[in-house]
Amino acid sequence: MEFMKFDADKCSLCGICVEKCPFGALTIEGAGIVVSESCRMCGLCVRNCPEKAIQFEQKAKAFNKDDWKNFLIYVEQERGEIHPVTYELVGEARKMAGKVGYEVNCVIVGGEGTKENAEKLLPYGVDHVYVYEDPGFEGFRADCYADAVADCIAANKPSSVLIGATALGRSLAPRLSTRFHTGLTADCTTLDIKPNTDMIQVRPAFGGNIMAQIGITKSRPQFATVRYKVMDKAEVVANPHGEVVVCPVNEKMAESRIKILSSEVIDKVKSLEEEDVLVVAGRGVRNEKDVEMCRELAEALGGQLAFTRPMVENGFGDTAHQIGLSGRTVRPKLIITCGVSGAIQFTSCMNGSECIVAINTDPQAQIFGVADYCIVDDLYQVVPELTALAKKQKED
Ligand SMILES: Cc1cc2nc3c(=O)[nH]c(=O)nc-3n(C[C@H](O)[C@H](O)[C@H](O)COP(=O)(O)OP(=O)(O)OC[C@H]3O[C@@H](n4cnc5c(N)ncnc54)[C@H](O)[C@@H]3O)c2cc1C
Repeated sequence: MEFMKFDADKCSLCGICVEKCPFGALTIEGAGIVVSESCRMCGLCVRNCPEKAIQFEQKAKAFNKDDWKNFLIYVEQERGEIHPVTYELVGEARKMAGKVGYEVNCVIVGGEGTKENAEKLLPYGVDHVYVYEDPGFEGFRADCYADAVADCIAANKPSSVLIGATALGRSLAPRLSTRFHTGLTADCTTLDIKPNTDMIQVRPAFGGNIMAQIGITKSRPQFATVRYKVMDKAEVVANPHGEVVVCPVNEKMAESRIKILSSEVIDKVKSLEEEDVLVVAGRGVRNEKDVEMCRELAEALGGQLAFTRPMVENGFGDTAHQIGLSGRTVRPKLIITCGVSGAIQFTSCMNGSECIVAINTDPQAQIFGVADYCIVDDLYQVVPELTALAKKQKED
C-alpha cells in the first residue's frame, strides 16, 4: 500500500497492528509488515502501534504508467443475469483498446452460476474474464465485492476500470477508487483514449451547463462509471479467442460485515431505459387530464409515458420518468414526443433512438432537427388519432 510507511528499524514485529486491523489488511511477511488493498486507511494500526513505527505518507510515490495496462470491466449480475450495461462497456473498451493495443478483460463476482455467466462474455471479443465464485458472494454486498474486485485489480494492474453507473456500480466504484488512491469520473457520457493511455472522460457538469473533459493523469487505474444506454453494445466477433480464469477466493475475501436477514423479490418494473416504445409529454401538454391522453397512446402502443423536465417540476411525473441530462438516457425503438421543443438537454439523451416522431405546432421547433417523422400539428388533434389507430391495429 503506497500511502502507509513502515519504519523497519522501529518495528518490533509485535503483531498488534495485525490483530487490531478490522479489515485483515495487514500480515507479517519475513521481517516486515505487508498491507493489502483491503486497507481502508482507518488509522487503527497507526494509533495502536506501541513503537510508533507506522505512519501515513501523504505524498504519492512516483509511479510508472507503463506498469498499468489493459481495460478491466466490472460485470454486474442482476438476479443471475449479466446486466446489459456490461456489453456496452465492452463495446466502448474494445474501441479504445484498439487504439493503444490493450486487452479488454472483465471481472465477475457472485455465487453459483457465475462461471457460466462469464462464458457468455467471450463471444464479444473479451480477452480474459476473471471469475470470483463463492457461496459467500451470493447477493451483492459492497464490502466483500470490493475485496474481490480489488484483488483482481492488484493482480492484473489494469490501466482503466469501467463500471456501469447503476445503483450497485455507484456503490462499488468509489470504494475501489479510494482503495487505490486514484480518480473516479462518475456518469461519463463519452470516453476516448490518448496515445499515452490517459482516458478522456466526458460528463455533464454544473447541472448539465457544460460538458467537462476529465483526465486522471497522475495515477492508475483510471476509474469511470458509464450510464446504461449511452454507448453502443459490443458486436459478437467472428473468432472469439478469450478465456475464463477462475480466481482463488479465500474465506476472508467472501466474508461480509453486512448480513442479509431476509430478501424479497419484488415485481420488476421496466425502467425507461429498457422500454422499446416511449411517448413523451412536454410542456405543450397543458394539464393532468391531457397527460392521461398521452399515457393512453403509450399504453395502446405497449410502451411507457415519459416527461421533459418542466413537466416533472410541475408535478406531472416523477424523476424516474424524466428524459434528459438531469434525468435518464434512452434509446428505444420508437419515441413519440408531444409538445416538446427539443432543447439540447433533452435531445442529447434521446437522439440515439431508432425512430423519432415529433409532434409540435411550431415548424421551427428544434425537435424537428433530430426527428425522423415531423408532424407539424396540434397534439390535441394528432394524439387521439394515433391512439385510435394503435387500438384498431391491436384489435385487427
Ligand atoms: C442544467 C439544465 C439541465 C436540464 N435538464 C433537462 C432534462 O434532463 N430534461 C429536460 O427535458 N429538460 C432539461 N432542461 C430544460 C431544457 O433546457 C428545456 O427547458 C426543456 O427541455 C423544455 O421542455 P419542453 O420541451 O417540455 O417545454 P418547452 O420548451 O416550453 O416546449 C413546449 C413545446 O410545445 C409546443 N406546443 C405547445 N402547444 C402545442 C400543441 N398544442 N401541440 C403541439 N405542440 C405544442 C411548443 O411549440 C413548444 O415547442 C435542463 C436545463 C438546464 C439548464
